[in-house]
Amino acid sequence: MVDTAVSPPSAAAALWAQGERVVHIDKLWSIFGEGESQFAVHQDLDLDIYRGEMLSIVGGSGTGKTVLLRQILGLLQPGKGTVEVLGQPAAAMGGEGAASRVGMLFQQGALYSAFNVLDNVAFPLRELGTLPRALVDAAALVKLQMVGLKPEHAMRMPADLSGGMIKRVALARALIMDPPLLLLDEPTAGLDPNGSDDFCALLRELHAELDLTVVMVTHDLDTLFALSSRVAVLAEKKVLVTGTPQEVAVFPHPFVAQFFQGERGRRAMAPAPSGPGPEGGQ
Ligand SMILES: Nc1ncnc2c1ncn2[C@@H]1O[C@H](COP(=O)(O)OP(=O)(O)OP(=O)(O)O)[C@@H](O)[C@H]1O
Repeated sequence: MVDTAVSPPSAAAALWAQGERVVHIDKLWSIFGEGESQFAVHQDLDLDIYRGEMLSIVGGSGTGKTVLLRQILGLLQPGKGTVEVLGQPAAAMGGEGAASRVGMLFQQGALYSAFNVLDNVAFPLRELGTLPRALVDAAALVKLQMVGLKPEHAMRMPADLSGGMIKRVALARALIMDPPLLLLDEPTAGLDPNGSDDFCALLRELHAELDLTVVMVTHDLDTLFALSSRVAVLAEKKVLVTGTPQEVAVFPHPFVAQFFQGERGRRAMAPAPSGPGPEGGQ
């Protein structure tokens, strides 16, 4: 059974709920505009995220998925309600040290084009101004290795990187201060199927190795099924339903039907082919 405002929590949600709560969103309103033109993107939105989850946020265009990530990152102030990260209001995390609590991978990577790879990765740590340069550089090299890049990539400029490498550099930067929470906005957008599979494998590895809690926005069903332990559907200005991908996929709602039950959805949900061996029916 899925977790909605009117039904009891699903088995998956109940299991996660036994763990530490990393994000607590209570009756959130996200409001833009002034006076007559004021509008709410979220209204009384509730969502709890637990340690170790890989939670995907899905929803139609303009339903406020990126706004929700920005609320968790503390870049926006709730109009009403609260957003707490690790027990503190998200908006109070701003400035120095924020990157030690939440890492963010932006959709296009958002690298500084005038900095080389090493300086892009090192940037948040260097900004703190508390560590000697050699130590910061060493930390950045460790993170580059962690995301599958080589020391010789460190001096390259962003313009000389492939799309997959840009994502990896941006991921290394998001992880430079070892945050327990990682936010990903469309992590596999713009990658070809092989690049997308490789990046999902890397995210799965890092999630396990670094004991990360991961929250991602994705439109890509393959990525969603490859990574998510739980899915939250945004619709009607709130979280309409949460549950495992399989639970949410059968929830009766037009967006869910269109998203999960179209041709791509059926393909992503189909069991992996199990042939007799390498020759068997791929
Ligand atoms: N800074 C802002 N000022 C005014 N309106 C904003 C601002 N940021 C977001 N919005 C509005 O909030 C709504 C939700 O935007 P958001 O980018 O979160 O949608 P989304 O669900 O991520 O959409 P998509 O899937 O198309 O990327 C949109 O109507 C957008 O125009």
